Amino acid sequence: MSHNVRITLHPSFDVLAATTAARLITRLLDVQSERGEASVVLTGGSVGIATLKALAESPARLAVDWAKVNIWFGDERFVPADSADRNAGQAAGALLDHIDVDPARVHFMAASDAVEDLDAAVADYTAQLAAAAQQEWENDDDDRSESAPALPRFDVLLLGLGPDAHIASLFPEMSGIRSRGVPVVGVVNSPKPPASRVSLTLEAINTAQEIWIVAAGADKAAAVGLGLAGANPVQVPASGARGLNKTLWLIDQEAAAKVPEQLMRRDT
Ligand SMILES: O=C1O[C@H](COP(=O)(O)O)[C@@H](O)[C@H](O)[C@H]1O
Repeated sequence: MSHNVRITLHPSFDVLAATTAARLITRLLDVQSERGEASVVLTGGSVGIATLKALAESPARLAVDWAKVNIWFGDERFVPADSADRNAGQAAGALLDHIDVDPARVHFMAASDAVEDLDAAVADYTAQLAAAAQQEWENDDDDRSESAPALPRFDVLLLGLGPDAHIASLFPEMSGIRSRGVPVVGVVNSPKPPASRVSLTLEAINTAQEIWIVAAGADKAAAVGLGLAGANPVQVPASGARGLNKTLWLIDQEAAAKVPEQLMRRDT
């Protein structure tokens, strides 16, 4: 296991969600004190949305200047805007509707009734990312590179984990996990419904400063074990997630059941 990969064990789903929320508040505060603004990439899924709910319920949330937090999504289900399946709607209900975000800094992936087709949703998010990257590059006096990167800075990128080890909407053996040279892909025939989705690619995910993989429950144990053991990312997408500075696996006891003993290290 690489030196910047850490596993942190939690006794239960609820404790995992609460401590991940607290950890996120602290990280956003630290980044804001260094740079003025911070950015986070949200995930859907069970722990991801429970974490946002815990964050909304924490009094400490008020310490963050939410108007200066850039919010992105790692993936989205390509369904109508009012569908309960949308990660965006779930994130709004859990957190975004309860904090003072700047709407211009909240970057949703397009709903299926807002664009012509899946390709248009991919193009739209690619353009949103590029525009933010261009803006950051223009504002950064230290960056002397000749052209802006395709992606803005991601300070923390949250990833849920499927029982099949999928992250975002990158599923084992499908074209999305093999994509190279693009930041966003469309997914059709997703093995987990809904079938059509939009996702950041592994290359885009791995530009994040810190990646936090959150997983709870016995049904995630095999995926966690294989992901940490360094399996091929095409078969085990979670295995390929690596933050530039840090990769945290934030898991509960049940999800940790198949992690080899020598990889465990409690550092909460
Ligand atoms: O469909 C998705 O699933 C994963 C994991 O969800 P979980 O409910 O099994 O925790 C999630 O990370 C992803 O964002 C979502 O679109």
